[in-house]
Amino acid sequence: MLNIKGLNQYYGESHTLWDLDLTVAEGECLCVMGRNGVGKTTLLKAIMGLLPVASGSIEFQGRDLARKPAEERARAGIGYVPQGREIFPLLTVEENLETGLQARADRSRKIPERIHELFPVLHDMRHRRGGDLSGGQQQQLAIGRALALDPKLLILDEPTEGIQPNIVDMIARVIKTLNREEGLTILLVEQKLPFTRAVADHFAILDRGSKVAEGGVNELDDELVKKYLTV
Ligand SMILES: Nc1ncnc2c1ncn2[C@@H]1O[C@H](COP(=O)(O)OP(=O)(O)OP(=O)(O)O)[C@@H](O)[C@H]1O
Repeated sequence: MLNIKGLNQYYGESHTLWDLDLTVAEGECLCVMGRNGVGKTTLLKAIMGLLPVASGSIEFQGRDLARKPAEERARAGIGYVPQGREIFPLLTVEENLETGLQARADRSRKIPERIHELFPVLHDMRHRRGGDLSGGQQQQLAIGRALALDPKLLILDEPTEGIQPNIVDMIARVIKTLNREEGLTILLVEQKLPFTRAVADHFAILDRGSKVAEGGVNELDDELVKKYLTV
């Protein structure tokens, strides 16, 4: 479904992603891991078109999007939950969800009922401003907004960062339901091992902008964890 080949990215003179190859198969949940600063967020932003790349291809459903604008990538069916959530603090919950509708291929202007079934708090708080929500509620809103475009691929950047444990469990359940029962393909960046083991079926580890390991989550052993993930 998503096929990245030979991706190179620079911040000025600083070479951040090095000849990166990554494949996300249809229906899988792939977790990208690695220590702070290895390039995980940069990779997701490059996929979304929020950062230019120097070379390489980003093929999504057979179409190279590497030089297409961000809007076109969203319209192709890629939903994105950014690190830090980036919800609009002055817009209401409902208005935040509506911003996700803009990239829908079918141009529907109605927030899908499914989002409120998955996250009832977003219905209860629909007239409240985004900025008044707790961190966990904002994370649910950010996921809901990404789902509003009816994505074929959902990308999440550290969805558990700064979130209380009961909401982390709930987000894990939602990701599993979307992936395993509804067949949504998922690519996420996550540092918390128990969360990764609970939701993902495959992993890829980055180190200094290169992919250094990949496999099924059951192959994520202590040696890899010690070498590439513990600080
Ligand atoms: N806007 C920027 N300008 C210059 N350098 C940047 C910029 N954003 C990130 N970097 C650098 O690029 C490297 C990769 O950063 P990135 O945020 O992709 O890493 P990460 O693996 O997502 O880390 P974290 O887990 O801390 O979010 C780091 O060395 C970072 O300092």
